[in-house]
Amino acid sequence: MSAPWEDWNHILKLDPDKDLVEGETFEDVCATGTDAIEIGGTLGMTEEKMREMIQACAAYDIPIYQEPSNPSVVVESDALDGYLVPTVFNAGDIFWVTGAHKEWVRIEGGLDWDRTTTEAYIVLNPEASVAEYTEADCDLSADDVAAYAEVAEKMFGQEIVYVEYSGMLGDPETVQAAADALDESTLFYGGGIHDYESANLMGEHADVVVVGDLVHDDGVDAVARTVDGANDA
Ligand SMILES: CC(C)=CCC/C(C)=C/CC/C(C)=C/CC/C(C)=C/COP(=O)(O)OP(=O)(O)O
Ligand SMILES: O=P(O)(O)OC[C@@H](O)CO
Ligand SMILES: [Mg+2]
Repeated sequence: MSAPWEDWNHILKLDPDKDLVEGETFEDVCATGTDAIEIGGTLGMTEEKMREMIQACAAYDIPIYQEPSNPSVVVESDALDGYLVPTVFNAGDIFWVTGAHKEWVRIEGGLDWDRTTTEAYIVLNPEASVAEYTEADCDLSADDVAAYAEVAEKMFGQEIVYVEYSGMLGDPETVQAAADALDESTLFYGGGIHDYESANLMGEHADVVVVGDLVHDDGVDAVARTVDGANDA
């Protein structure tokens, strides 16, 4: 059976610490044409904010995944299709590679692995909160990124490799280098997608484009244009 993300072109990532544009609803957000909603962020996460946002999307017919940024914000909810849990391959602190996960397993003592898939992040914008938080080494060439992608797939069996430029539009050649390095894994790209063209460009290189801040800053019509761009790529 194939994994759902193998059929996706576009993910909308909602940040529980940010508001929607005035006048827009979660119903509007879920009707943008995106293939799935991912709920997560780096700063200001709490279990309560996570839970509220999951509940707000629960009524609509769209897959919802939680992307927890640490074990204490993981929400158990039937509204979720599953968990996409980051592991940051270029983190400066091993805690963000396996340490947080070890704590999660230790505390919970019996995770629902059938509902959990890890995302092998390669974090590339040094200005992003996620880069600061994980002390990521963002000074990487396209060859470095490709090599991390290959290690993620072949050595660690990661189903999802995530080239993360959160907050800025990345280098398409670097994204393509990651794509070329993968045989089976699904390549997610996220960062700075803001219109049809940027979504279409990154959709040419990655399997799935992830759109984040745009929904909170510009709203659902802008997101819908990125869905078109990703689907046309
Ligand atoms: C083991 C468990 C359950 C969790 C650990 C998961 C890990 C390793 C998290 C570290 C990386 C991280 C914080 C991922 C969160 C998702 C993400 C990259 C969100 C984007 O964040 P930014 O855009 O940088 O942050 P803000 O939008 O909050 O500024
Ligand atoms: O907010 P943006 O820049 O769209 O980034 C999306 C996503 O990759 C963040 O984790
Ligand atoms: Mg962000």
